Amino acid sequence: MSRTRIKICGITRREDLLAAVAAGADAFGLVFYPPSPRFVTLAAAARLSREVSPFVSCVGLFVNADPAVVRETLAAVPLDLLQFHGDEDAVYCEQFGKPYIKAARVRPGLDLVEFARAFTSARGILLDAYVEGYGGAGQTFDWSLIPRNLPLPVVLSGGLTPANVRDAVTGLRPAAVDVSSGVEAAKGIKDAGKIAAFVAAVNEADIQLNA
Ligand SMILES: O=C(O)c1ccccc1N[C@@H]1O[C@H](COP(=O)(O)O)[C@@H](O)[C@H]1O
Repeated sequence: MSRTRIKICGITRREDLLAAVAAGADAFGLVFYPPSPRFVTLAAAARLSREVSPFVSCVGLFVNADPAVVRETLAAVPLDLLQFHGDEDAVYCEQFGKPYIKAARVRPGLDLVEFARAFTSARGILLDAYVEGYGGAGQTFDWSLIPRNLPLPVVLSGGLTPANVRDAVTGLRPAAVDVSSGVEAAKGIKDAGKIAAFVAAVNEADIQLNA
C-alpha cells in the first residue's frame, strides 16, 4: 500500500510537536524565517528536535537566508531535510550537502516542469500558492495548474485543511502533503484536534486510493 507522507509545519511548542507525532505525522517543520509568526530561535529549535523519535524527520524552512545562517542552524539543530521557500537557485540549495526540497510558488504562467528541471538534485518540489510573504498564508491555488509529468516527487501545500486534504490526495496523488495554517488555533499555535483530523483524512484518502 502506498502512503502519502505528512509534514506538519511551523511547530513552535513541544505539545504541538508531540500531538503531530502522536497523530502519525512523518515530519515536522521548523521555520527559520524571522518575519514569520512561526519563527523559532536556534535554542528552541534544538530543544524541539530532541523531543522526537528517530523516524520522524525534522525539516528546516528557510527563505532567501544568508548561507552562513543556514550553516549556523545546521550546526545547532539536527535537521534531516532543508526546505527552501524563497527565490534560491539550485547552486544555492546544493551548497549545504544536505537533502532538500524546493518550493515553487504557483501562479498562472509559471512553467512548473521547467522549474522542476532546474532542481534535479532536490528530493521533491513543494507546490504552494503564490502569496506575499512567501508562504504560510493558508491560501490554496488552482490545482489544475499542476502538470501530471513533473520530474520530481510533489509535496502539495498551500491552504490544506482537514476538510480539503482528502480530495487533494485522491485527486492529485502527491508524494506528500504539508500543512501549517490549516491545523492551527492561532498563528504558530497548533490545534491537536485539527492535526488528528488532518492525518485521519490523509489516511482515509490513502485507503480509498489503495482499495
Ligand atoms: O509557515 C510560515 O510562516 C512560512 C513562512 C514563509 C514561507 C513558508 C512558510 N510556510 C510554508 O508555507 C506553506 C503553506 O502553508 P499553509 O498551510 O498554507 O499555512 C507550507 O509549505 C509551509 O511549510
